[in-house]
Amino acid sequence: MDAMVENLPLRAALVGNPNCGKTALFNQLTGSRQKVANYAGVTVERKEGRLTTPSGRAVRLLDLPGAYSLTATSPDEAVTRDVCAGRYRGEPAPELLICVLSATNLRLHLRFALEVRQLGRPMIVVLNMLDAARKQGLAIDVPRLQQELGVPVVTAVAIRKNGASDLLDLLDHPPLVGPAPLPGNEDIHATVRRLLADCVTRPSAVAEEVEDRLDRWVLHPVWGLLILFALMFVMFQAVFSWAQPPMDAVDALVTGFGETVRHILPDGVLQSLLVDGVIAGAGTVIVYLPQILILFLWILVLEESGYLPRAAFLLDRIMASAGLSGRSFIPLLSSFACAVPGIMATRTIQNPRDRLTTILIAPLMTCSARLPVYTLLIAAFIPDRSVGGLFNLHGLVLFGLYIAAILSALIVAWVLKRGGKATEHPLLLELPAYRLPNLRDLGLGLWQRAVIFLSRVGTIIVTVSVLLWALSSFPAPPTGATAPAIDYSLVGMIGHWILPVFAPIGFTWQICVALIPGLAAREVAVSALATVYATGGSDTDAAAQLTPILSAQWSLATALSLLAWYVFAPQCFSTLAVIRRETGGWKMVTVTATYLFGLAYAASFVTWRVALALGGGPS
Ligand SMILES: Nc1nc2c(ncn2[C@@H]2O[C@H](COP(=O)(O)OP(=O)(O)OP(=O)(O)O)[C@@H](O)[C@H]2O)c(=O)[nH]1
Ligand SMILES: [Mg+2]
Repeated sequence: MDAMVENLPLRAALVGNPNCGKTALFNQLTGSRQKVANYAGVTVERKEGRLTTPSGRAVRLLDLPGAYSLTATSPDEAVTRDVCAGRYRGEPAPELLICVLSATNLRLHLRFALEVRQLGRPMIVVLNMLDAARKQGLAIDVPRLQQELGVPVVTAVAIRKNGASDLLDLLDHPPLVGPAPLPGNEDIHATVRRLLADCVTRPSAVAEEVEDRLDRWVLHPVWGLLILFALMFVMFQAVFSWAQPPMDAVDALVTGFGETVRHILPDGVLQSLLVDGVIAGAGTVIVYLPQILILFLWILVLEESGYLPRAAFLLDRIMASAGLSGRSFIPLLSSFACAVPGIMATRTIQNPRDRLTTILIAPLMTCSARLPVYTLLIAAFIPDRSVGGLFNLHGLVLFGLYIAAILSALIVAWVLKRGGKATEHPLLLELPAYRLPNLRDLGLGLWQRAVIFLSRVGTIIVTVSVLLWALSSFPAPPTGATAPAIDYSLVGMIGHWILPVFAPIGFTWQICVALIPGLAAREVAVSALATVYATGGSDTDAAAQLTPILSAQWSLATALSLLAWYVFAPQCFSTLAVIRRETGGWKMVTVTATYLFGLAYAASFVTWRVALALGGGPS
């Protein structure tokens, strides 16, 4: 082979059914950290990485969304279909197709491999999840399979260190031509049956029995829903009770740090910038890290255990009453972390109308950035007591806020779908094997979330805090002024200027100010309040004292109204941007922003009025 060709990287692509471990393999081979989880449809876009084989050959590897067939039509599967066929824009056809199969599910996955084989392109087959197959007692005759398929076959355990070494070796000498068509004119199903009979021995079905017994409970129409409800309920209790000790610790740290800085630096602009701007702003948000991590721990465990598609299956009937199918469940659940990946996950939904409805209601799922706002207000206004000696009231209120959001989403979906006729289709979902989450993966997942959160604090939140600090410190009050200095500042002016819009729903001018930077990231509202109150000249150190300040200055009705606002919280630029990208236009962006704003305003108005009538107004 001439040297030029040797130097060009080999272009290879990972293809296969959903959930067979393509991304796990991709991460292992390229050292990337793409998302891996135990349900179908985790990867929805193509991702590229690089690797070098043992003999030094460069490979450009593509990770693709899983597909059930090369003729499928959901937006994520279309990417895979087009890349394989060399029809993807700006992407020449891969020189090598690496077809990944789960050894535990060959009946389904071999069918896809045969479909890929019919393309006649150079390909290899990776039998992944060999560990799980062994545990099930499956014995696979790999040489025989290789011979009958007529393409190289290697085994792998993508989640184990060096679990893909055979594949790496094979990439040193990949096949350069495609396989010849199989002899005879069997259809694909017959070929699969023959291959299974020739190459696979399955002794007993013991492992499956345990799963089946578990599924009889988990998928039961009544018990299953109760289990789901209990899981969610305990999650919100945990977000409060488990997080309290670490939150107190971080809180003490931030307060101590603020005080130290205040004492070290002389009174003046620099001291105020650091203490009232940076520490008050970023510090108040950092405190919520433990809660966010606990929320993600639950989500990660649910994702890895294989429970999610079962919950989707369970909720299919309920979601159907709102005009959605269980397929929308996973995108909606992801939106509890953040609406951006949630909206991207809707690419797995085939029906365009269902997909659009799901995109429109995804921002209603309470994203993790709202958690700091909820927690702050709950801690400031809801008494911390236990209910029935078992649950804490804080967790209960939080649960209620999430439920309110979910119910509103179902109602909105119902309204949106009323125009179109119900899409009748049975939900066909693959139920993955139950799996105990791997501790290392959980740790890694949490670490990634922590990095994302802290870098948001370090960038957006610090910037906004400093900006707000500047706007609220200047211009200085005129001599002889009697009101607090902040009233004369730019922030004071802006706040009072917007106030007429939000006064009817009980907001103060400080809240109005906090809503604007909240557009960039919702949790900024918390740091913005801290900065505004800190520079507003409260006597105490506002860095970590926001809770008592709010409970002293706001009425209960105002707090409840703001909570109601945040259930709908129309403001988040990144969500609107991803809606634009996924729907290809501004129309849906406008629709989403308008309807969310309308709902938020209406909900706050009603909450404020009812709370006033019940005596929750200013005393
Ligand atoms: N036991 C075992 N589990 C594996 C192996 N490879 C992957 N997994 C697990 O299988 C699940 C699916 O892995 P992914 O890499 O996300 O699968 P994928 O093929 O990329 O899935 P999609 O992106 O949805 O198409 C995850 O829970 C992995 O941890 C393996 O070799 N053995
Ligand atoms: Mg994947």
